[in-house]
Amino acid sequence: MSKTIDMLQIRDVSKIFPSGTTALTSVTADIAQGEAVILLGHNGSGKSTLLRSIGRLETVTSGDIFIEGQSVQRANAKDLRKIRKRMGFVFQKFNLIPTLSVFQNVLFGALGQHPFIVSTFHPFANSSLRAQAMNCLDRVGLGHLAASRADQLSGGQQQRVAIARMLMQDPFIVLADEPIASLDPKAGIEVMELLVDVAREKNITLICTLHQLDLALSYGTRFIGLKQGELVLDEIKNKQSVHSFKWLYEEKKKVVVSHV
Ligand SMILES: Nc1ncnc2c1ncn2[C@@H]1O[C@H](COP(=O)(O)OP(=O)(O)OP(=O)(O)O)[C@@H](O)[C@H]1O
Repeated sequence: MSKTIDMLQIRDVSKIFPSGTTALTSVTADIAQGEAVILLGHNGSGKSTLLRSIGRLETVTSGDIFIEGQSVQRANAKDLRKIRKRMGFVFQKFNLIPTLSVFQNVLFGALGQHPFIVSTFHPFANSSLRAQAMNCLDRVGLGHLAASRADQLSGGQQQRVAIARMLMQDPFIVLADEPIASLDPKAGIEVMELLVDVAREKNITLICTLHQLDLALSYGTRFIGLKQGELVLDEIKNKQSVHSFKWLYEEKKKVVVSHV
C-alpha cells in the first residue's frame, strides 16, 4: 500500500548565515495537512529561520523543504509564485497598509490569485471578490469596521484583519511568526484562538512560533522544539501525557523525538 506524502517535509535542513552563524543543523520533520505545529525554543534557537525557510524567505545551506512533494527551496520563480499563492503569512507586526481601509487591506489578500482584478474599481472586484472579502472580515468579527482606516484599529484588531487577509488567499499552509508578540495577554489569546479555529475549519496546516508555553500547549496539536538550531523535541499532543517543555528552556539538552 502506498503511503500518502505528508503535506510538508523538512529534510535535513541546515542554515549557516554569511556571518558564519549556524541557525539550523540537520532539521528533519514530516508534517501532515491540518496539523497545528507550534515551534518552541529559546531566543536565537532557529525558530524564525526554520519558518522563513519553509516560505523561502530564507534559502537553506543544505537539505530541502517540500510542500505537497514539490521543493520549495529549489522551485523556480514561476513554481514559487504558485506555491506562495496558497501560503499565508501572519507576522508579529501585522504588515497592513496603514492608510488603506480595513476592507481594502483584506481585498489585497487576493492579489496572488487575481493580480489584475484586485483593484477595488474593477467590476469583478466589485462583486465576487468584494463579497469574499466581506465574508473573511465577518469571520474574524470585524465586518463593522470594514470602512475604517487600518491604522485606527487596536493591535488585536489589526492582527484579525491580517488573518482575514490571509483567509482571502484560501491558503493550505499558514506560517505565523510570533503572531501575538505585540499584543496584550487578552488580545493574544483571542488572536491565537481565532488563528487555530480558522485553520481547523479549513484544514489548513499551521506552523506557528510562540514564546508562551501555556498557550502553545492549549492551541498546538504538535510541538517542535529547537535548541541551538537542532531539533530536540517533536511530540504530537496526546491527552494521556502531561506535557511540560520547560526543560527546553533550560541549559541541559534532552532529546525527545517521539513522532516519526
Ligand atoms: N539574517 C541573519 N543574519 C545572520 N544571523 C542571523 C540572521 N537571522 C538570524 N540569525 C541568527 O540565527 C540564529 C537563529 O535566529 P532565529 O531568529 O531563527 O531564532 P529564533 O528562535 O526565531 O529567535 P527569537 O525567538 O528571538 O525570534 C540566531 O543566532 C540569530 O542571531
